[in-house]
Amino acid sequence: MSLPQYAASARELDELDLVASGALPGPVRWATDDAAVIDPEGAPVADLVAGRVENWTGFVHRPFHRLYLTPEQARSAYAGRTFVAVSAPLSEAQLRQLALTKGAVVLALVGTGTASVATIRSVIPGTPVVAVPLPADADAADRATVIAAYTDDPVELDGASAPVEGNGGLVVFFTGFSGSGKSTLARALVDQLLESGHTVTSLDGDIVRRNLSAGLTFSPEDRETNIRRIGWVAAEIARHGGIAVCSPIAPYDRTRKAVRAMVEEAGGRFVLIHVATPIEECERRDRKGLYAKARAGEIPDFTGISAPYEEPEDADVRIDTTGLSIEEALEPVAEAVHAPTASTTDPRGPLKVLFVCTANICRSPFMELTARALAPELTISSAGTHGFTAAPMESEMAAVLAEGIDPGEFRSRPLTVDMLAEADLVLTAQASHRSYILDDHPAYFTKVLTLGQAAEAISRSETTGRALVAELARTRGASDPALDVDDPYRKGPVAARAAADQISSLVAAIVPRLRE
Ligand SMILES: Nc1ncnc2c1ncn2[C@@H]1O[C@H](COP(=O)(O)OS(=O)(=O)O)[C@@H](OP(=O)(O)O)[C@H]1O
Ligand SMILES: Nc1ncnc2c1ncn2[C@@H]1O[C@H](COP(=O)(O)OP(=O)(O)O)[C@@H](O)[C@H]1O
Repeated sequence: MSLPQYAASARELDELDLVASGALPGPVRWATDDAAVIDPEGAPVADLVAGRVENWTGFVHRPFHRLYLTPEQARSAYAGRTFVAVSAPLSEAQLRQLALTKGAVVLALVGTGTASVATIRSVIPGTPVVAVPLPADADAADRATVIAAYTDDPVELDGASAPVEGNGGLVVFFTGFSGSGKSTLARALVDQLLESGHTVTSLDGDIVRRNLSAGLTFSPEDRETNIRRIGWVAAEIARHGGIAVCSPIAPYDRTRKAVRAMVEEAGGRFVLIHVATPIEECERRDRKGLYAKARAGEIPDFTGISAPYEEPEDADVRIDTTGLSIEEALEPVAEAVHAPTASTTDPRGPLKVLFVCTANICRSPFMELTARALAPELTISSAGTHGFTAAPMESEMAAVLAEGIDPGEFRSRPLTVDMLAEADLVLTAQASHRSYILDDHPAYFTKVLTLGQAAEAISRSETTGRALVAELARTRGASDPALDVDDPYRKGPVAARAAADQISSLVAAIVPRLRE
């Protein structure tokens, strides 16, 4: 007899995986009846019989899949090593503790509800990671049981973990009555964003209903479906660092909150704009003649007349457009939207160049200081993908530098999304640093190049200054790891000298050309 199908949630699948791997003893607690469990795509993953997992297929797709080991596999692969349990991205202080832990293997507890990818990526390159799908809301007893399955002698790091950064994605969501001004303001905002160099997807209420939601009615259920579809698309756009501007009526608080949750879960920023033009003014405008029809009973369930609108209490901006020009109404909206993630690059100010390596103590400070000596009028800075805060320059690189330039008060810093947003040009030591940045912030792909890639492209160009930066954005070739500046950290004075010479000649080929 075939078992009834059960579509498990992500959290339930995590528990199934933990029980199947032997990390938790079982039985599977959420299994009340025997079932054939399917994943969100509808593929069978296991049979549950009396809470026991049978015919477990295992996961095939997930980021860092190769790092997910059973306790038995991990114990045999890393016998005698020290397992350090972590469940959130590591702060710098924690990275330093990790660096001092001999033979460390990171046991990353990264199930549903955790910043799983960010956590694994935060680990110092070169340190092995074993990933375990323990959900964020697992209780302390389960956490202890899972860790004990992997190691008899776990180590935990002190201090708070690093804050989880957004990914540059943005969803601006206008809500309000028909005729309140949502589409008008959304269109004006989209134009403004396009003019400042962004790409934008517009999800206007009427347009969505003609395409994505064709055939849906204005019943509460269909409105909910409509808004969830918009939210799903917007969240996917945000997940990839893009911008979506949505302008449906979205009358229900619960559905708007669900959209916010989807967007934020995808790492995007959600800005809610309540276009709070009163119904009397909307009806007076009656741009499409719909209010007259609704009053005449020709359109049933019309929002504000015969269907409800729940006012948001969580709006970032509330704007009544009555008596305002479009420009005036747009002002507070633009202010909220252009807050931290939008590019703040000022085309009139000095060109801003950011150099990036791993810890910001060897290569990128050397780039920063040699570049500044060549072009003091540019705004030049540096940071590390895993940069320490306020560490001095590494002594061997500093010694080579000191032959010509004083490393002086240089102090390291970790790379942030604001630094990326502000820079006109980001030059990395290695192709891997470039990928690291672009995996999280793909929208910046035109301005992030490796030093070697930039030098190559510049050698083929004739322009200078901002025109050159614009040309690099259009014509840069692929980043070739063969052009990387390798890490000289702890490799002795010969490696430091080689890295310094390579950087000096690349910087000399690039930086004078960035001057106007
Ligand atoms: N019954 C009823 N109630 C409200 N609105 C109605 C209705 N019937 C048609 N229209 C037209 O549809 C537009 C609203 O669609 P939305 O997708 O934004 O609505 S919802 O968010 O799903 O509630 C809305 O467009 P906007 O004026 O741009 O808001 C109306 O033109
Ligand atoms: N300050 C303002 N902001 C937005 N729209 C305004 C403003 N003042 C007047 N209007 C007018 O109000 C109407 C709003 O219609 P629309 O943008 O389609 O609303 P919605 O998308 O909310 O249905 C338009 O005719 C627009 O020109």
